[in-house]
Amino acid sequence: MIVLETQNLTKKFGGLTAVNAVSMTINQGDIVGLIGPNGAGKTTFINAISGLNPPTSGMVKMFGKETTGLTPEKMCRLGLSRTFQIPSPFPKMTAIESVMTATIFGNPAGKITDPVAHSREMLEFVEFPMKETVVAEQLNTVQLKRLDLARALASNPRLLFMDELASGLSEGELKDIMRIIDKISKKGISILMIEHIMQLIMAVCNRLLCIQFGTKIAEGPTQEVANDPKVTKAYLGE
Ligand SMILES: Nc1ncnc2c1ncn2[C@@H]1O[C@H](COP(=O)(O)OP(=O)(O)OP(=O)(O)O)[C@@H](O)[C@H]1O
Repeated sequence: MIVLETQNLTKKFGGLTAVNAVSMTINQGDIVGLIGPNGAGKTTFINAISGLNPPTSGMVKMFGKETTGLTPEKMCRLGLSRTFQIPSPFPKMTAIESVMTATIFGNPAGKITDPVAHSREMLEFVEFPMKETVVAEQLNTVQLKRLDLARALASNPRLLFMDELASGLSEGELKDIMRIIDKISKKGISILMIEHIMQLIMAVCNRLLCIQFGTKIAEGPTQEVANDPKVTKAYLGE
């Protein structure tokens, strides 16, 4: 089953075409790595899908329904969550309060009867390394990314975008993230992850999408895309 499809998705900032007619699909159960050199348009692409910065043209279809240009709130209610390259939680809120905002927002039908327990479960699921009462502004970047992930999962998404979740992690922390990504996938959540760390991409992704200068240059099984001379050239030059 196709969970997400873009057709000719384009985003322009004035004269700059940051994303240029990108068409792609994500199937149920996929862990797709979105790769490409710095400034290739990866974050702009997921912003255009998730509603943060709507596309200039093109089409987005999620779970079989056209969602082009819908706001992030609507996309969230339809089952899309995301994390951010630079997480920006409410600085004065505790970790559990922060996750509770997403638990409550993402479950409007009242299916979750105990938001505190659900939010605690999310923190445990992502192996949040601090007490739930820690205030967000006291967290370092790695801890903030874990909190951001718990927040993203709290609304029970069916599709998750992750933007450079692993940047700045040590070798041991990378192993932890691999395990957590595997757990997320086993929950039935399809994943699109922007990542630069090839070790992680090769270990967890079943498919890759590579963009350069806003344009798709490769899409397919991980090993095939990683071996594609166009992809190597985009990263390493001639
Ligand atoms: N809000 C904006 N206004 C103008 N230009 C922007 C805006 N956001 C991104 N850009 C430009 O669009 C291009 C793509 O940027 P984007 O952040 O999407 O790349 P990226 O592939 O995610 O890069 P990185 O791997 O370094 O995070 C860059 O040239 C960037 O300067």
